Amino acid sequence: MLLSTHNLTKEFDGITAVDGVDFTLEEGELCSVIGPNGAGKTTFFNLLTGVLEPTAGTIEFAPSNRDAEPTGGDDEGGAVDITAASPHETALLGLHRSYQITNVFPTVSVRENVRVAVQAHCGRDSWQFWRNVNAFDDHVAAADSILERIGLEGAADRAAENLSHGEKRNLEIGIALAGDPDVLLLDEPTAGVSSEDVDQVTDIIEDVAEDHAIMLIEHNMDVVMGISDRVAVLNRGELIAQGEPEEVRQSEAVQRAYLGGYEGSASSSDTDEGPDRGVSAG
Ligand SMILES: Nc1ncnc2c1ncn2[C@@H]1O[C@H](COP(=O)(O)OP(=O)(O)OP(=O)(O)O)[C@@H](O)[C@H]1O
Repeated sequence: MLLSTHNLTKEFDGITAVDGVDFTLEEGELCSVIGPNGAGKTTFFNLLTGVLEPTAGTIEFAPSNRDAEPTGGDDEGGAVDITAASPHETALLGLHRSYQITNVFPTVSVRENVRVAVQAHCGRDSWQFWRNVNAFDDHVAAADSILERIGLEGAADRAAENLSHGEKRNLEIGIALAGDPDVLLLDEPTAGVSSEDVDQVTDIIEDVAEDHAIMLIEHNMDVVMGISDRVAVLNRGELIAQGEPEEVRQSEAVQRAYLGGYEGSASSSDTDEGPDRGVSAG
């Protein structure tokens, strides 16, 4: 177990946005969270990353990076209770969320955007970077290797505002990678991206998924069905089903609540691999 929630619940003035969710993310897993508008997906991410505090329930995380002070007790498996952790604390522990565009400095170069994120992650040693030329060079080298990974090495010196939508989404993923996360939470990474750039964004997500666990909120069902190991379905705050993409697609409860007539494109119909988890009621 890398990340898990027990009875996670968030109420806003009479609305239960997240309702008693028991969820577990395993190491190396790419899990998409889908559901109709208002199902509670963003609220779920906000709870996991400490942006919101739950009304009830708990969240545990078993990070590999233990620099940060845990906010709750360690259990025997090395998991930390992050139920009341702030976004800063969850990020330090290794739970990173890519925010649409808000993390990008538009007039600053692509390389500098990533370098600043690398430097910020280096935390305690950043105060001495004015004196330490090597640290600066290390941060530039780390930024360049991230840019290569997200396919933006050729755009390193361009101002971020001059990137295409798809490239900006990739830069956001790069900035999140600079924090050396164990879990990356991506909120609609293909939103606003042209259809020809969607493949490029999904290729990068799949590459990053090789050595990170990923949680993905995504409305593009071809993307969801094509790249997810597992799909979790929220409806009115409840986790109504989870399983491999094909199983979720065929779930009657999911069809009723959400997918409607989705039958998939030719490219996303034969991608199911991995252990049989089955579709289970949440
Ligand atoms: N800060 C808030 N105050 C009051 N109600 C809220 C707040 N945030 C979310 N909600 C409500 O909680 C419910 C879940 O919203 P949420 O944004 O999590 O859904 P979502 O699945 O992300 O939707 P979408 O796909 O449209 O982004 C909705 O009814 C929403 O109106």
